[in-house]
Amino acid sequence: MTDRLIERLRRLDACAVSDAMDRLGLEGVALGLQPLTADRRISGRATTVRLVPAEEGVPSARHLGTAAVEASGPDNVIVVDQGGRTNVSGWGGILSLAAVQRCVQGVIVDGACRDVDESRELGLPIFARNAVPLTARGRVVEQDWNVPVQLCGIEVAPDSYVIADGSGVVFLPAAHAEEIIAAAEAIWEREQAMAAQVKNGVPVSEVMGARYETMLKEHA
Ligand SMILES: O=C([O-])CC(=O)C(=O)O
Ligand SMILES: [Mg+2]
Repeated sequence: MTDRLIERLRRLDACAVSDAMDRLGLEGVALGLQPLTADRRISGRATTVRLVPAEEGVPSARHLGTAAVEASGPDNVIVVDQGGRTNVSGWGGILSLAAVQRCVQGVIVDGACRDVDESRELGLPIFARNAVPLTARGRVVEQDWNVPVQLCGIEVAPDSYVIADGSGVVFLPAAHAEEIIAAAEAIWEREQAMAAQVKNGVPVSEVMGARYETMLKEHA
C-alpha cells in the first residue's frame, strides 16, 4: 500500500519541496543531475546502491543494481551513488527493462548512465550527470545496496523520500518528511493563488512584491 506521505508528495514538485527545505533550514537538493530519458516527475522512497571502482571492490557474480531492482516496486526510486564518476556507466538498459517490469518510479545516478535510447523507449525516467557508452563491467562494481549513501554531497538513507522533475532532484530525510511536505503544501497553495492572480490581470510586480521575497521566512 502506498504510504500517505508518498501520495501527498506526488501532488507537489521539486521546487515547492526545495522551498520548504529552505524554510526549515534543511539541505536536500542534489546539484548537477539532469533528466536524460523522460520528462516525467517521479517521487517515492529510495532504494540505495553504492558503487565503487572495480579495483576497490569485491568481484561479484551478479551485475550492479540487480538486487535493488528485485527489491523495488511502484513506490521506489533507485538511487545510485557512483561517487560522481562520469567516465563509465553506472546504469544500463537491461536494468531499466527489469525496473520497468517492477513498475519502479525511476532511477537517479550520481554519475553516468548508458543505453539512454532504450530507457527513453521504455519511458523510465533516469536522472544522472551524463550519458556515456562505456560499460560498468570491469570498471565499477556494487559495494553494497540498501545502505546510507551520498548523492552530490547529500546524505540519502534507504528510507529517504525523493522527488525529481525538470528542475532537479530533492531528497527528504524520513524523519523530517512530514513537516517538509506540510510546508511544501502551504507554499504550493500560496503559489497557485499567486498564479491565479496573474491570470486575472494583477500586475506581476504586485503579485511578486515584498511578501514574495520574505515568504520562506514566514511560518506556514
Ligand atoms: O554493462 C552495463 O553497464 C549494463 C548495461 O549495459 C545494461 O544494463 O544494459
Ligand atoms: Mg546494455
